[in-house]
Amino acid sequence: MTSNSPPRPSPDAPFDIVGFDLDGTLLDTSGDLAAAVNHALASVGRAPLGVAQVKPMIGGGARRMLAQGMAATGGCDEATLDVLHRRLLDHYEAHIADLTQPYPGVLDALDTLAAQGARLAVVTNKLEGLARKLLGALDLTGRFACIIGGDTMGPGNAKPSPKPIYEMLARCGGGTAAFVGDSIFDIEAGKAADLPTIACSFGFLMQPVAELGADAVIDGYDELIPTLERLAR
Ligand SMILES: O=C(O)COP(=O)(O)O
Ligand SMILES: [Mg+2]
Repeated sequence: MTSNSPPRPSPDAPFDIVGFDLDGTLLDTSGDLAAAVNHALASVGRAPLGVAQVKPMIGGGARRMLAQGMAATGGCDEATLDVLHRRLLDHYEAHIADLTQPYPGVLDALDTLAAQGARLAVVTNKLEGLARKLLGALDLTGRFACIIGGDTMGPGNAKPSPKPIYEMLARCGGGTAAFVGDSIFDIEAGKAADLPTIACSFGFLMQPVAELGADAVIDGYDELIPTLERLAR
């Protein structure tokens, strides 16, 4: 091993690399994302959506979320969607961590995995710049060996493509890995990259968690490490 090789895990780490989705998995971003959707909707005279209505629209990027919000309130053409998407992103960037918090137990679980020697990564469908800004605002950036966004691998290469997952494995220096997420895109991307997958029942869930096809489901972060240990056996 050369002096600039990545740190090797201690024998305690269930996987060398643990990858996480961001929205609905590490962070409850639903309040700030719903506010950004509603800002865009209000600008064209649409009624606001409740946070519970917006949650299942999250996970495939902001444009898809907004398209669903517009569809739910009367429809939208592509040119209007382009304008409103920019408006949504500007509002979101200005209010990126007003309401957003890590889910209970996230920090303890990340601390434990890091102390065991695992390398931690974020693979989100958020634009990479916004993911970095949000993680920075919450003082979480330093916990992750890499942060990969929906635009990092270029157009058409966001989750459910396995490409951002392969990129995570490469940037983390390779090794055994598992992926944790809350949407079908996370589970499909993880499976396509041949990783064990864990679904978060507390996430934004586009469909019932049991239908995601994950290898395991956690109901809270106290279950993460025992679940990783079970999957690693
Ligand atoms: O849809 C988004 O903008 C991001 O969602 P993700 O972090 O759950 O991939
Ligand atoms: Mg998500």
